Amino acid sequence: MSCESSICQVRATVMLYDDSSKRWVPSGSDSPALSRVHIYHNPSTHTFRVVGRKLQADQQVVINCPIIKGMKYNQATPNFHQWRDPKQVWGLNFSSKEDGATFSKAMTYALDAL
Ligand SMILES: CC(=O)N[C@@H](Cc1ccccc1Cl)C(=O)N1CCC[C@]12C=C[C@@H]1CC[C@@H](C(=O)N3CC[C@@H]4C=C[C@H]5[C@H](C)C[C@@H](C(=O)O)N5C(=O)[C@H]43)N1C2=O
Repeated sequence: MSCESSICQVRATVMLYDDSSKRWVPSGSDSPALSRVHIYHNPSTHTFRVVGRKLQADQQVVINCPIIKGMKYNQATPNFHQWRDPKQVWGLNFSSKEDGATFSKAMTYALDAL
């Protein structure tokens, strides 16, 4: 993580949409646990990515997703935002509406800066 800086950190359960079962499943090991989710900015490569780690002891990385120029960020509800990457659909179930607002402000900033 050379010279990357965090432009926001929120708490959310990171979800992935399972097309076959048509259900949202928590990313990482099965228990849908809260994670600390950051948006990191790398000024040298002028890139941004979403990185999330479980709050519990193992700090498992549950999302490490580049923010792609032109990506559509959908605020389905105040607490549940989502976006597509080439392979899958990510969903963040925020622990509060405020965290959702914080994250969407930083995501919008990143998308505007790309
Ligand atoms: C064109 C396009 O890609 N469109 C995407 C959305 C999008 C638009 C534009 C840019 C990018 C993206 Cl990604 C889309 O529509 N997609 C992406 C895959 C799934 C879905 C398709 C259909 C269903 C229908 C309903 C909704 C859904 O899933 N919603 C609604 C809120 C609600 C909130 C929380 C979660 C909760 C964690 C568990 C569960 C629960 O509440 O039990 N749940 C939900 O049910 C959650 N869908 C979708 O989001």
